[in-house]
Parts: sequence; C-alpha cells; structure tokens
Amino acid sequence: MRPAARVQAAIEILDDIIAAARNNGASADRIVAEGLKARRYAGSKDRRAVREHIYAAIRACGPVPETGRAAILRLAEVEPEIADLFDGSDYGPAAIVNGEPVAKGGIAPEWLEQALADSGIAGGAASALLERAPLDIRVNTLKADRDTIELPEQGEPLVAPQGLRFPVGTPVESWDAFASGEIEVQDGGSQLACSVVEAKAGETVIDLCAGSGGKTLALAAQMSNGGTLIAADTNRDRLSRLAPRAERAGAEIAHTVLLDPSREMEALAPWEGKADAVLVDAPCSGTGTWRRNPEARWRLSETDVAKYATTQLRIIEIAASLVRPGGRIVFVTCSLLDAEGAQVLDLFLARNPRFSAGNVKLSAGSPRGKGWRLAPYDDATDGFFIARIDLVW
Ligand SMILES: C[S@@+](CC[C@H](N)C(=O)[O-])C[C@H]1O[C@@H](n2cnc3c(N)ncnc32)[C@H](O)[C@@H]1O
Repeated sequence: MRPAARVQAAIEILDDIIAAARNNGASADRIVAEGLKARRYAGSKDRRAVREHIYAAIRACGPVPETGRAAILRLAEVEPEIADLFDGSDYGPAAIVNGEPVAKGGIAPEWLEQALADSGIAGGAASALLERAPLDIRVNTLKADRDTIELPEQGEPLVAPQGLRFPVGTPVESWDAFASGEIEVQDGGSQLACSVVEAKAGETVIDLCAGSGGKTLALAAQMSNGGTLIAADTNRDRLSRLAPRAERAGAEIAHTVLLDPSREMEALAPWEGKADAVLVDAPCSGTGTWRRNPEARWRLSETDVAKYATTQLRIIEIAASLVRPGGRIVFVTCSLLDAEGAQVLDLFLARNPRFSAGNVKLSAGSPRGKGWRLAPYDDATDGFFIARIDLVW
C-alpha cells in the first residue's frame, strides 16, 4: 500500500471505531483487527502503519470526533507530514478543502477533562494518561526470583519488588519463562496495588473482583501457596480464564467462586467474618488505563461514573461483611477520578464507623484523600487509587 492508501484505510476504520464508541459497540482493538483482516492486500508493514495512524489519531482527539477523516486531520495538526498524504490520488484521501472540519484536540470530552482537573490531574499529568504504556512483567516467586531469573532480554527493575520493564512490543509471551509460568505480564502499578494487601502464608484472602485473576496470581505468590485464596467475580467468562493461568503459574491455592450480581453473599457465606484480607479491585471507568485503551474515554458518561461509584461502595460493603475483626480490605480502582476513589472511601468510612483508613506503605505514589494514588506522570505506572481499610472493632 502507498502511504496515502494507508491513511485512507485508517480513516475508514476510524469511522467504524467512532460509530462503535457512540453505540457501545465492539472495542477499537477488535475493529482494527477485523478492518485489517478484511484488507487482504495489506502486508505486515501496511498493517503496522495503519494501526499506528489509528491509535495516534485516537490519542490526538479529546472528545469523540465526528468522522474518521476529521480525526486524521486533527492528527495532521500534530504530525504535519500526514497532511501531505491528502493528495487525492487513487485509494488515498481526497485533498483537504479549506475550512474542512477538524476534530478537537485535548485529553478527553470536556466534562471528563474537568472532572480529572478537579481530581488534581491536569496539564502534564493529564497528557501522560495518553502516552503509550511500556511492558511490565512480574516475576512469579512461586517459580523464580527477579535477582536470578534468566530472560532473553534484560529488563529495567521496577519499584514493585518483582517487577521488570521492557520496551513496548517485546515478545515476552513467546519466551520460555512465560510458558513455564515464571513471569506474568502485569503493570508495575497493579503489582504495587497487590503488595498493599500484604497477604501472608496461612491467611484467608478473598479477591472479590478477581476477573481473570491477574491479581489473584500475585496474591498466591505473596502467600507462597499456603492458606486459602478465593477468587470471586460475577463474570463467568473472565473467571473461567483464571484456571489455566493459575495452573501455568503454579498457583495451587486459587479457588474460584462465581457470584450472582445481586446476591453475592449467597456464594460467599462460608467466609462471612472470616477473611484476614479482602481485595476489592472494583469495576471502574478505567481512566488510569487510557495509555492502553485510549478510546475508552469516548465511551464514558457522567452517569457511568456515578454508577461505578455506587457499585464500588456496594462491593466494599460486601467486603466489610467478609473480614474478621482486625482484618483488612484493600480497595483499588484503576481510575484517577476522586468520584471513584477518595470520595467512595469517605462515604464508606462515614457509613461504617467500625472501619478506619489504614496506612498504605508504598515507595511510589502520593496520598489522595485518605488513600493513595499512583499516576502515569509521577510514577510511570497505570493510574490507580488504592486504600487500605482496617476493621478496628
Ligand atoms: C477491574 S476488574 C478486575 C480485574 C482483575 N482483578 C485483574 O487484576 O485482572 C473488575 C471486576 O469486577 C467484576 N465485578 C463487577 N461487579 C461485581 C460484583 N458485584 N461482585 C464481584 N465482582 C464484580 C467485573 O466482572 C470485573 O471482572
């Protein structure tokens, strides 16, 4: 494909991404994969170039653009060489017309940019939300150790005790150490959030929103495979992906429990008042993970954020009925909005006087309200709100 044809392909695929974002349709990743598959004539270099144009355009537009063409024209403001490819040639985009609509730049839709600013994320801190994320792994201490593991490439050690960082695109999943479960792909921030649980061998620990078990595996390693580790979630599909991962990682203690979304305690009754620690890695808007999923910001509404906050509070209250006196809850969201972090924590503490905010002992991040925050700009991790909540009496 000629460079101009690649730009036209990006415009067409962006049109589908924009329509899907407006109608809650398929994810950008899936649309890009399908759009490239449909263009059989595109070679691997073409595919890479089209994909890069698409994601660069998504990052360059704040609010949802009207069209794919307007999105690429916005990208051309940041990367002027793109404008030269609007040459009206065969299979390329038509020449630019004076006064043609160009999508708006910025970080996100206006209301969301404001909500982030109100939560202390503005300027460089806001732009950093859209930078490309590096590739982090966690060395699985059930099978190896960061100090002695031998890998095909040398990673940069992270603040997270077993974390290593590699450049984007490093094929870690094809390494022997991945197949044998010695390493897991996990953002450094996510590793730090797990470390706040301080899970120990012999304890009873519940990962209440386990999903496909990224954090469960880290907890099993913390517990040296000793004790009781429950991985619960309401999503059958996600939870079913945990078993093969746990097997590869040698996480023998991880036991899955599928929850009914409105009657979670029915399946969790055996652990009522018994857990030493409950991790609530709650569903959220994901503003802290836009580096990996920049189109997510086009799908959010203020109502969504309010709904997430309500769900988060509900799930922490479920966790509260699971911990034993002296036990702890670790509440985590991958969002930088206070509405899904510090404010939810305040509300929970106000409604549950037997609990108090505990110390988050991390060597990265900074305090936010009664909790802690990791942010791409300051900490070079995904964005997280993390709080420890202790059951004091
Ligand atoms: C942020 S994701 C968890 C990611 C996972 N902990 C990991 O590290 O890969 C939030 C999870 O909460 C689950 N969830 C939503 N409502 C829930 C509920 N009422 N009880 C438990 N889990 C719930 C979702 O299905 C989703 O998998």
